[in-house]
Amino acid sequence: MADLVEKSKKLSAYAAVDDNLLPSHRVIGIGSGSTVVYVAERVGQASNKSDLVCVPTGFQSRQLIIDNGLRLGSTEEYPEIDIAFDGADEIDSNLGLIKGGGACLFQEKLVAACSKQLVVVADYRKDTGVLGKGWRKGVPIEVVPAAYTKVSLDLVKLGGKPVVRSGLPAKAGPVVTDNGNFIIDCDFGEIPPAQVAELNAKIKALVGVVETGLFVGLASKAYIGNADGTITKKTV
Ligand SMILES: O=C[C@H](O)[C@H](O)[C@H](O)COP(=O)(O)O
Repeated sequence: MADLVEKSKKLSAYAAVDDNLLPSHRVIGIGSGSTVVYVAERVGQASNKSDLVCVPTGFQSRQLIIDNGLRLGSTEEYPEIDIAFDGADEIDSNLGLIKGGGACLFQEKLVAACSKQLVVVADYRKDTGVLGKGWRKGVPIEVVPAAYTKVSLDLVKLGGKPVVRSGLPAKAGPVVTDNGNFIIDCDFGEIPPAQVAELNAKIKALVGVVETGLFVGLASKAYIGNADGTITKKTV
């Protein structure tokens, strides 16, 4: 099972890069997580890799870019990115996403918003069609530390069940993001695809919320690696 999942991740990542990285592309967004490891590997094999600048979505992603001999850039230098590749915790039928299982959602959304297109890479477990169906840990929400109790109360009023993400066993106390903030995981049950944008807007409007792990209207394609070695390609 673990081997099948790993193979599916690599399959989706390699196919996504092979199909979508064009010779004209110069600035590439490289996302976070275990699937994107294979994206960075494949981009690092490109014959024109010295012409590329890669913009990371966090500390892990930055290391992947360096480890694969690619040139690092930033959103400050490159606010217009040709294409970004990133993983997802869950994918719905509109290519709405839950992201942030690895606490990287803010910089991921920033890179996605800077990119002309976002291509999602994922194994077959993520493609459930409805957010909250397979990913039962809740929607990750990045909050300013001083606001976490206030935002938690607000999220209950929105119908959610918020839990501040713990750093245990590696760290006593909450997880601290690459931006120095906390993550609240908020369970809203299953979120119908047509209601994702509205829920995202309501959470985003709360004072203290930096960004949400609901990605709506950002992904243009998804490459799902299947257990049988095939790939499902989805577009909106
Ligand atoms: O914060 C983490 C990111 O949103 C990841 O892209 C997401 O958790 C998917 O990661 P993986 O490819 O390891 O399942």
